[in-house]
Amino acid sequence: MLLRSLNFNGESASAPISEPYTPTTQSFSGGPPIDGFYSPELRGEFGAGLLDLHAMDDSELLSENVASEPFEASPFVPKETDDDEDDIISRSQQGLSENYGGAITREKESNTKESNVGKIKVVVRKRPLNRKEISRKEDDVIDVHNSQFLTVHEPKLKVDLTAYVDKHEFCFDAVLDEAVTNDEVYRETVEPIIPIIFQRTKATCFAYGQTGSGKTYTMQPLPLRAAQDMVHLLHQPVYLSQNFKLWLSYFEIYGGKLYDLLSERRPLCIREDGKKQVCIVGLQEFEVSDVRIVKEYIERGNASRSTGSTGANEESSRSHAILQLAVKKHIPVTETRRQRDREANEAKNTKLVGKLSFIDLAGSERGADTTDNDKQTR
Ligand SMILES: Nc1ncnc2c1ncn2[C@@H]1O[C@H](COP(=O)(O)OP(=O)(O)OP(=O)(O)O)[C@@H](O)[C@H]1O
Repeated sequence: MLLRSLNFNGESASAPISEPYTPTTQSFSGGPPIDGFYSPELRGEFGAGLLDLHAMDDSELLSENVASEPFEASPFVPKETDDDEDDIISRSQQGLSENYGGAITREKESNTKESNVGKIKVVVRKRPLNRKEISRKEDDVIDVHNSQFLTVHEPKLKVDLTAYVDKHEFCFDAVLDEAVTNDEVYRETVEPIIPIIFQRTKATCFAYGQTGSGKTYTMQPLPLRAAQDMVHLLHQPVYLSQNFKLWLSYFEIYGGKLYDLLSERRPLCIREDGKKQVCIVGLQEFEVSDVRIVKEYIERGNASRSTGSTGANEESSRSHAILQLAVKKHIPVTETRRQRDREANEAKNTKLVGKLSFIDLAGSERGADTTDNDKQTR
């Protein structure tokens, strides 16, 4: 899912994000042998902290049939005259509580991986003019027409220096105007996918936009709201009986390096395992059963983030921050087993069910916004 913000200068923040560099799977394909990664020594030290970032054995991307329930049909997809269509749309509008009910009774019956295609939902949020823009008497250049369409009015100059306005119409899965609250953003974007996380699925929510466009403002409240709903779901008998637990981790990618935001910015290593899955070695995960604890962890992680100052944002995120909420199934360990064995086997005794990742990308700025960047920011 992409939450994309526009600013009022008519820039759709489409400039490529140049920094920091994010390592790719390919970057490690020629890396060191993976066997040592699973050696007993390493498992002893890092066992509980091993986390695969992009893949997990028993989960899958939102498949078309699962995702079609919580999300309304995308305007980009040609409409099919399907008898069930009304039914699907009305079901999608019934809200979280019923989604939950459905999710519980409808434990993903299919192990079908037949449509293992990721479904993307693009949501645009318009932010209000900020104080600087108001004081400079800048125009509001975005018109939100309805919940899916907006127009950008781009001021331009002809070659003879006559001013004119170029209009660009855009259509998205959803458009939220400046009056919407963070809670409404949550309901439009993340809420519908919570039940699916409990059905062996992983999903990612990220914000994209230039510096100062409101990514952090939009992203920061989402994990806590999601954790609230996930904790609520964990208490449903069906998941209680299966010993499902919620785990949280939070790290950042800054200058091409990874740091654990919940472990005093301890540097982390990224590796690829024998199954070509990306793993983060040493990342601390914490089991969370209470929303207050989740809040504390998030606040602690936020305080450790790398920020700097740009022309468009005094407190600009300079890193990509990734907060993950993982649902795991715990398999009880027999009490007779020795403590040492128990610790070594901790990773084996939990099985990943699903994972929701929130990514707050570092801002990308126009040339004009880089002029008063401080040294750290650059
Ligand atoms: N929808 C909004 N309503 C009110 N204020 C907003 C909104 N969006 C952003 N802001 C304000 O605009 C400023 C910049 O927002 P924010 O830090 O979230 O931008 P950003 O895109 O994360 O920037 P960077 O990429 O530089 O980190 C903040 O002071 C924030 O409070």
